[in-house]
Amino acid sequence: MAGDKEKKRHGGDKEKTSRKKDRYEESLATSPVVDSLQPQKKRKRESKLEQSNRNGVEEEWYGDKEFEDVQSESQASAKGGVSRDRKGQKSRDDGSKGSIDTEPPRSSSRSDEKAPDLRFGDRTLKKTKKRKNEDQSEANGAQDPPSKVKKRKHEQVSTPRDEDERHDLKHAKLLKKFEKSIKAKRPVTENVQETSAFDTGTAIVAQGLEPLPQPEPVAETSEKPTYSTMPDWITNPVTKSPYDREDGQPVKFENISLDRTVVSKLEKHGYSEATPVQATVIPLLLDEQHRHRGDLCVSASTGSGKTLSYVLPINQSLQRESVARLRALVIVPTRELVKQAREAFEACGSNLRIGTAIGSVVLKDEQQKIIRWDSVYSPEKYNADQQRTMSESDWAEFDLLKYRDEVVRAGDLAPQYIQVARPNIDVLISTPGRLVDHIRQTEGFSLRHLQWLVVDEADRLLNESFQEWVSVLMGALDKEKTANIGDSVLARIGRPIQSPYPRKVILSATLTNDITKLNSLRLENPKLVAIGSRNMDSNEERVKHEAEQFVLPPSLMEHFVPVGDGFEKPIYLMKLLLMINKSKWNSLATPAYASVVGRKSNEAAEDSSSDSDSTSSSDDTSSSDEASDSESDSDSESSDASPDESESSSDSDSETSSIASETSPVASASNTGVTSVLIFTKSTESAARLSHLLSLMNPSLESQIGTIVKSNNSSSSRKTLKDYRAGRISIIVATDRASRGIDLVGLGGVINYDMPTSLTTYVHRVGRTARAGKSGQAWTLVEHREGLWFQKVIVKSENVVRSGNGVKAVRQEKNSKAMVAEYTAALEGLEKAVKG
Ligand SMILES: Nc1ncnc2c1ncn2[C@@H]1O[C@H](COP(=O)(O)OP(=O)(O)OP(=O)(O)O)[C@@H](O)[C@H]1O
Repeated sequence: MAGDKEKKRHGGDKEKTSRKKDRYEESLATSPVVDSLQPQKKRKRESKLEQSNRNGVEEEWYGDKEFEDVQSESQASAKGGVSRDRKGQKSRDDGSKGSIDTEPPRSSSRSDEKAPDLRFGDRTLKKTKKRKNEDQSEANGAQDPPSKVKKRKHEQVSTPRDEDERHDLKHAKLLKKFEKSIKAKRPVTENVQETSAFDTGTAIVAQGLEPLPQPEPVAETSEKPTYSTMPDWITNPVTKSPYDREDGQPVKFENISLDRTVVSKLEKHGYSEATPVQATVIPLLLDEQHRHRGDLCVSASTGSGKTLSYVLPINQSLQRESVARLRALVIVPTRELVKQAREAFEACGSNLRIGTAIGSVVLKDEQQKIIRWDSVYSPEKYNADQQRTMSESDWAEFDLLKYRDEVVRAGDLAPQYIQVARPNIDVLISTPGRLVDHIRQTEGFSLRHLQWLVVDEADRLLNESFQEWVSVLMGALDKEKTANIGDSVLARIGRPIQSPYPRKVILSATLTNDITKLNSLRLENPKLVAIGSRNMDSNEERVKHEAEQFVLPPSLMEHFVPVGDGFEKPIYLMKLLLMINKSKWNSLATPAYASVVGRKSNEAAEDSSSDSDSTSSSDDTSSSDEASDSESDSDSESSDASPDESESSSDSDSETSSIASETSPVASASNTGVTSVLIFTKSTESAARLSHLLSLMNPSLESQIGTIVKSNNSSSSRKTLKDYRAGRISIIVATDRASRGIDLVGLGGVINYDMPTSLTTYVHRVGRTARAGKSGQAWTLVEHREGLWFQKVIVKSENVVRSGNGVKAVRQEKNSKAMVAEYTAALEGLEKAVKG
């Protein structure tokens, strides 16, 4: 009886709890707020629900707050809660063993397998569903196995069956709804839950992480600008072909406004016709009729005669006056070019007083040469000087030597006369750094009377700071301009007067079109003369070729020599030297190189027989294929593939292919009589090492080799140039110091032993040959890793205007064992020499 009562009470509690739970589930399933805004709370509720199901014990249900409170309370203290849980757990475990069968049959779990995996928070719902299914099974008691029915009968004693059925039916509907809504959200929640579980083990429902709707991607326009961003004077240059002279006839100097005396002087030097750049520029600077009233920028290939194109107009426009005034300033980057420009003035019989300023000379010595001290009658200044007392700052700057010089000069002065320092030259040719020294430190150095300002190799000078020469020079010119205005009589009577800036002539074979740099020279009404550049008549052309254009001399032949990985580059160089001039250096060939020069020696014969494969292709005409033809294969090779590699992938042993005999460029080089070469290396150290190494590899070459490098002692470079001009040496190893402007008359070939670092450098290096219309050849040794760059930047560049020859490949025989042995011995010798 008491048991029945207990059962009844228990059954009533259960029923009450079950109803509460149903209500809660209903609200949970249908509430979008719970669904979307309170995922954490929802999860807690669900896990609570799950836990209660797992325990098999009907817990009292609370509101959210209450639930949390109770949970924390129970966690903090309630041991009973724990024991109740444990008890509940035990009872479920037992149930699974079959002793108390409160669980639905395992088949329901199989149906769960088929059901979508809701995981984490969703799993709670599955469990809840299971629970409901159990209830449902109970409701359909007839279908249950008898044992279970029996068991349930025992449970149903205290639960009104029809009421349970009603609830179960209701729950089933709600759960179905809820499950639907969960399914709809699954793709997002699943992903996020996976990540969350990985990170923290806690289920997090993604909110607001759905990708935002994106606008349709805007199709990329392939439109190109239809207008040039360059100023009109750059895009509309005066162009003239370097090949076609006016009416096909050469332009005579006498026809371009030059004085007869100058013309005859030039003729004496062998210059009877003007080069295209001279024929264009001289009238623009000199001729009253064609003269351009403004500044001139000149872009013309190396060796085209740019120097005379400014020297002749300056020389003719500045007549020698009784008193020298600095009226022309020529700025060039190196002392060698200072010397060359001076020689050009002398060549045209100039009687102007020419001064030079280069860094290697002591400043004071230079000052004495370019500055003179005049005695000027000036009683006011004389008296002021007499009464002047030395201030503190005067003492701080006091220079005893300067004072001594002043006293010596003053000894000759008549009373009321003072000394005034003035430039004693008409033309100054200077390097930029030394010019800055004179502007800052040389007393009496004045640009007041300057009429011409020439900047040769302008791109180099504008690219490098050289003691901020541009701003110092422009500042000095500004100062003189203001001083002129202040002094002028017109200014004193209130009439504005513009003192003109000097006329500027800016030249280079690789003239920049960087307008900011050019503007730093404050060009006035500039005009560009671009000799040999592509004609840019149409706007389209102008836009297309907005970048600088460098024109290579039309008489230049370019080659490249593949040298594999570069480890044996000196051997390739030695072979090249021997090959390009059979008459000059071949007699000096060591036995190791006998096969190269066509001499037979036992050793060489031995070598060549062992290399018979390599020589078998000696008349392979493809050896002079244009590099440009080979590009198609380059992509299939590694990105560092050299032009040689890309040329013929089947001929992978390119090093073994031999030089073509009569038809090879090398053979033709010997026919054109290349008797002297300039070899470029990347640094002073490399140049010194290479020249030494060549001498060690072949001692008879030693007397033929000189160097031009940057060093504190300029005498070695001077000696090299002197020896070259005297015909004592024929091989010059140099750094890029020699790449700009140097005019080595009769130089037949240039070898880029080390790859130039830019197209500009390449243009200037190879431009040391093929000058003034003479033929010349250039060879570039190309390592595997440099191949692609060489091809892209040098061979295929759109910025280069070539006469159409292209760059041709020169293949060499495989380096023989004897060559390698000789080279190894030379290397050892070099090492000993370096170590001392
Ligand atoms: N009219 C001419 N006829 C024959 N030779 C000339 C003439 N003008 C100049 N030359 C010679 O041409 C060579 C190259 O001249 P120049 O040095 O002026 O060239 P460049 O254009 O300044 O070259 P780079 O850009 O390399 O400095 C010099 O040897 C010079 O003597």
